[in-house]
Amino acid sequence: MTEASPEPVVGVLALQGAFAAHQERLVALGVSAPLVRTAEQLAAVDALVIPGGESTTMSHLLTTNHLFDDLKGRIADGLPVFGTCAGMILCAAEVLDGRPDQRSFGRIDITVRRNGYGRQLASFETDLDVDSLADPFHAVFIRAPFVERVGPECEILAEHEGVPVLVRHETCTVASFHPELTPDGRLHEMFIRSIGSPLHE
Ligand SMILES: NC(=O)CC[C@H](N)C(=O)O
Repeated sequence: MTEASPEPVVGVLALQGAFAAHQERLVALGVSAPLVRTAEQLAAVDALVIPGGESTTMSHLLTTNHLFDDLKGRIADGLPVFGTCAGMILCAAEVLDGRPDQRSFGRIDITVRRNGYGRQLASFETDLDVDSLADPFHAVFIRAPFVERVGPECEILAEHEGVPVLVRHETCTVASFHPELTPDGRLHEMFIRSIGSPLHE
């Protein structure tokens, strides 16, 4: 972020999954939201959304596209990230029921269980009360990760039936649902504000 351009460039990791809808939400908020598929594109962003999709596939593609180490390094250096569903799994410190070769960035101190809501609840929708939002947020869960543990430094911003589903630590926010699949941009806006952008102000 420079003085001349106060609004951040929020990239969307676009190797696989629901990246296009994230880009739409961000563009609707007036931020530049380029798709990120290469190290050069990654170098040009101030923050990154890691979308939902399939975390095993994304982990594999990050490795074969030679992006995993660069992205891990940028995240370790403080790159703000918003990880949704598979993106939450990629940000988590500990992943249960993952594939043995699956890798994650360990950015946020949570333990998640892949597909942890079970077969009957493979997909569901619910209205969530979210910290600092006046009205509920309609959330779509699709083979969602189940948050089994949240470290003491994390803020729990929303829960579903007592289980955290939206968690933040510093400039890393993770959701076990898909905020991009509804036309409501409030969680993208919350992420952008959390990284210190004035956004529309
Ligand atoms: N909708 C999603 O992103 C599902 C995540 C998927 N179950 C995984 O393990 O990666």
